[in-house]
Amino acid sequence: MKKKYAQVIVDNKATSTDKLYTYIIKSSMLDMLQEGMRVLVPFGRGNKIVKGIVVSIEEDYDNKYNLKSIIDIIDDKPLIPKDLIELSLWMSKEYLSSYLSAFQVVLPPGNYKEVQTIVSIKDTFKLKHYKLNSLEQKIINLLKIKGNNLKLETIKEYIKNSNINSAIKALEDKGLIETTLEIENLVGKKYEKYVSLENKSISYDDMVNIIGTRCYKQLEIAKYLLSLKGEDISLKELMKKTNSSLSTVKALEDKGIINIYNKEVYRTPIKGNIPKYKRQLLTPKQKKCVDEIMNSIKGKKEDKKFLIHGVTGSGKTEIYLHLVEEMLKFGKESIILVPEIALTPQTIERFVGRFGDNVAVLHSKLSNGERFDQWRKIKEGKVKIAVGARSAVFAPFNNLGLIVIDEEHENTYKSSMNPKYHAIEVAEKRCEQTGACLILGSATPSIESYYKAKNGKFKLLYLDERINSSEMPKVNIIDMRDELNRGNKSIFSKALYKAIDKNLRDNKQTILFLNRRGYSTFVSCRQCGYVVKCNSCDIAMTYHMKDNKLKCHYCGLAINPPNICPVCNSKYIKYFGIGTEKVENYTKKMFPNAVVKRMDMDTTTKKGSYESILKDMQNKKIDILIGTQMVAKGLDFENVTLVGIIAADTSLNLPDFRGPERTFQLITQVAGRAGRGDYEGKVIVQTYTPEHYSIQCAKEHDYISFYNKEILLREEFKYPPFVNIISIIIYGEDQKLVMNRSKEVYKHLLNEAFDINYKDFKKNIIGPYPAPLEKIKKNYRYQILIKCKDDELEDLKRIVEWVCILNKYKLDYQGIKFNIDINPNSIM
Ligand SMILES: Nc1ncnc2c1ncn2[C@@H]1O[C@H](COP(=O)(O)OP(=O)(O)OP(=O)(O)O)[C@@H](O)[C@H]1O
Ligand SMILES: [Zn+2]
Ligand SMILES: [Zn+2]
Repeated sequence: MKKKYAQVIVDNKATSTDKLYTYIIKSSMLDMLQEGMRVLVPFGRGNKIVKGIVVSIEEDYDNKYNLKSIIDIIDDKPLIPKDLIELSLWMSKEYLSSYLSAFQVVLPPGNYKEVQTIVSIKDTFKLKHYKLNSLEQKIINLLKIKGNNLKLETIKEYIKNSNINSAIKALEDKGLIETTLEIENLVGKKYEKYVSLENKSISYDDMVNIIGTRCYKQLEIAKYLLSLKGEDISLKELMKKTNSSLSTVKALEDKGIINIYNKEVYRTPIKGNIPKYKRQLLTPKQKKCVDEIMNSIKGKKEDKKFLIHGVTGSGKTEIYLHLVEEMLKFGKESIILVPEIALTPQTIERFVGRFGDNVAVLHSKLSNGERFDQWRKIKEGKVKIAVGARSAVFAPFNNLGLIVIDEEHENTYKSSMNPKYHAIEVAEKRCEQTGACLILGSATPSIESYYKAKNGKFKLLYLDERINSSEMPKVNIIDMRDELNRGNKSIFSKALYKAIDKNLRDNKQTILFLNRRGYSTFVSCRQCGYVVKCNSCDIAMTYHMKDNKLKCHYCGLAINPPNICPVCNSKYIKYFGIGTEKVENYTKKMFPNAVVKRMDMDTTTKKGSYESILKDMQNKKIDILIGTQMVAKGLDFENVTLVGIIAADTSLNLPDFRGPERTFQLITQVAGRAGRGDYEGKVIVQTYTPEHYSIQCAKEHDYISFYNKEILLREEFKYPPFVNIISIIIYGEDQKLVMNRSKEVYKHLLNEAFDINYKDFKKNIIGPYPAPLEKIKKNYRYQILIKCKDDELEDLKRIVEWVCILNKYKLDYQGIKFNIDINPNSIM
């Protein structure tokens, strides 16, 4: 037989070994081995046996000299489908990450090295009627003797035969056994006793013959089981439903009518009962949107990428739900991405409330056991819908039809860990590979996505009205400088105070938004100007009143607030700036009869606390809800008629080119929480820069004008989408070393860029300079930014890889590290 070769990623962390290794596939393995399976291979000089993943199988290989062979195949089925293998290979190139970290995100959660295939007998009845060959019979016997649910590894230990894998596959194809995945060391699977009919096609008369006419109770149970039409039922439920005792059920087992077995129950991250979410009849505008998308899907057109720009409350979620339903009709699977599960419980509830058991939920707060179970449900085809945060884009479906990215403008879609991927880009790639349809949705699309839509890369669909044509809320801008001049130094402008007061009297709910948690945002000496900063981060520390501590929001360090200035010994220590905690205290003081609750990272650390606040909000037990971004997203409460934005400028003043965009998005999104029901909504925005276009456009709910202004500035100052940015942060504990190495890196980048004739390289390779966040967690940070056009990006990435990662110039990188990000969220 012809020889074949496998490219393998071996499990070895050293960066010097981060490449694909080629192994010979022995002829006995040729039939079995597939891409995505794990194998055992000899590695290194000592031929240590290590695990690896096969990423491709080649007919031929140029350099056959000295190749080693694969020792054994671990899995009976691929751990990941082929398109995900390709996707990881693409990611490692696209985002300059190692193979290992690129694969980490597509492999099963937890430690993929410990994934085990578990083999169990599926159908004892059928088994009696099959002629098995001797190897198959041996396996079945072993399962019977050693107990069901055996590790494939264990079977291989007992029965030494190189054809085990194919025998297992043959038994599975016949429907006699079943294999599932499990992670060793993880809290074990949960089992429950289940009951099935021995012979699923048995008739009632046959049953009576076996059971005997006088065993009424047993007959009743038998009848009930027949009514389930072949479906199994948990023992507990059966006893409850038929009001019978364990001994009666056991009697049926003894007579060979039923089979009592252990069934795995999946750990579920969805707590409590989620109410059914009723299917809505689409409005004409929603229907037009769904039709257009479905037509293009059926038409097998190339352009299956859409951007739905729909104002807040226009019913985008219902459109997603209908599209998922259409997919189910075709037997296709859907992935729904949401910014952060914990922040968008209403969206999850709607999907689970509509599709129930057909939904897997994936997010970062799951326990390892829960996460693995959700992953396995997807992998084993038990569900057709996955809802989750960023990483759910890698859900291992085999027949993907749709990826939806809700609130596509959110920055949580970009990973800050390796591989530093953007979920939109990955989703685009995955849709191209699988032919699935991509839907992005937002009331405030990111400038990049809207630009792509305008240039025909996405098809733009527009929903300009709220459901039931309820009005967009009226937005009032309050100039806080005027308030100061009039002698009002408090947190609330006069207008906001009055509006809250009126809203309380009208029995309506209010949301107050401020994008900063804590009490005071910095603490300073009035005598000498000293500001208390974190020792490790060189960033002003925030005062938290509840535990009377100064905290660093970057590294979490907490210290006692000083009584006297450590520099000049003066006693005049003053607390400046406002955070949500202060707003809460102040609001309680001003409106002592109102029920005031705060929702931010500090009040929602306990499990379930977030949900309980939302529930109280839903049940109108809260009058005023104060919060950070957490109150800005996706919340849909009909009784909220007033939204107050305490300080709209906080995001505007950041040294980052996305400042105006973030400001516009935040105001529009928070404002969108008001007046979603039958009552008119009102929004009050407090600001020191009322004339700024991002605030003015948000006031008019005018995304288009905002986009038109912003896109001109992006072009003028060379920012995305007109250029790509490669950010290189060089960091380490020794400031001087970091500075010097940065200069060397910069010099080599320049030389390389010159060699490839990169235009304007001196102007477009910027730095090195201290990063805007100069010191974080004891590390000094220097930054180099590279700006380049789309068609230059590949070349420049290779240069960066050459100089920084592969270190082809053999610079001394001891004591420094790199953080390389292609098109980062922010350049701080
Ligand atoms: N066709 C429909 N008929 C009746 N009610 C609907 C319909 N579609 C949506 N709704 C309701 O309208 C409200 C707003 O819809 P939804 O929350 O989906 O809007 P959205 O566009 O996702 O808003 P946002 O961008 O602010 O999150 C919800 O309460 C939803 O149940
Ligand atoms: Zn001082
Ligand atoms: Zn710190």
